[in-house]
Amino acid sequence: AGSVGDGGAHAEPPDPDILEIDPTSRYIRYNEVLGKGAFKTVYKAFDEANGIEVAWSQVRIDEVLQKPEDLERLYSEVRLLKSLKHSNIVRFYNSWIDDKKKTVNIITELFTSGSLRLYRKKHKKVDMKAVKSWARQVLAGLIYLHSHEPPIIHRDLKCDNIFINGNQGEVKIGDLGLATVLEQSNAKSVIGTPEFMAPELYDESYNELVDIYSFGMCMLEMVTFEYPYSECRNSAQIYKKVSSPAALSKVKDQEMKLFIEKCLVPVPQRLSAKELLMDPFLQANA
Ligand SMILES: COc1ccc(OC)c2[nH]c(=O)c(CCNC(=O)c3ccccc3I)cc12
Repeated sequence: AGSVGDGGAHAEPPDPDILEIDPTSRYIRYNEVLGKGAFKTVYKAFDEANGIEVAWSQVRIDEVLQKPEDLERLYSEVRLLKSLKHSNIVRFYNSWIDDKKKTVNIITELFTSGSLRLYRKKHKKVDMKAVKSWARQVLAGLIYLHSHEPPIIHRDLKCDNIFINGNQGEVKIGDLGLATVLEQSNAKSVIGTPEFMAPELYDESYNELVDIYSFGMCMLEMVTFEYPYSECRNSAQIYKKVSSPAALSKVKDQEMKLFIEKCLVPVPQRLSAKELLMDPFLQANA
């Protein structure tokens, strides 16, 4: 390192087109583990080029990506993720494969308050006003992803990978592309988390509306504090009950319950992120 940055007053994010030659010399990873996900360990790190603190996620890839086209697909995925810029999408700065440790390293925007699930556990009581604000922000992020050509489908939206900036209350969708990265490296693993997965994801013919179903399950968890389908023990039981989780009966606010149900209906009736954002339930502030 030792190189003096551009000295500009603002921290300009790195040029998305330059695939870093050796990104490791640019980022300094601290040993402090911020948190762990199913396949990832997240550390705090420092980007010497921009002088900003970032999140460094290490994702284990069981087998090295076999075929060169897997690698090519991964790099084109990284280029796409780097180009995503929206206030409700976690910024993706850089990513590279560490062949020795068989890990994919991902540098992204840092959230020290962690995921919405952690935050919700910490702040048990919030007004419906706050929950509505979170819902509006997640939908804004989904509108941005789904309005790409072709639509960018998250496929694994859940409260673990929605992040919140505690002091501003900004909510952003994270873990983007992780599903694709994992799909490439652990070909056998079916994408997604059963408790949040839309039924049509199982039969492979699906569209971006799978994210709306998952969004509904996220809202359900936000208001009931229950991990969805907690009454089930395996994904087969979940699949049988999908679209009518027991927790729905625990939603006290009838308007919220109706709103959530709009997200869980079969695809032909399911609303888009844009239509949901215009729903009177979210237009009203109270
Ligand atoms: C389990 O994950 C955590 C636990 C605790 C955290 O902070 C206390 C985290 N903070 C973060 O900024 C992050 C963000 C990590 N970045 C991502 O998830 C991400 C975003 C976009 C694209 C790809 C990814 I791997 C995670 C985190």
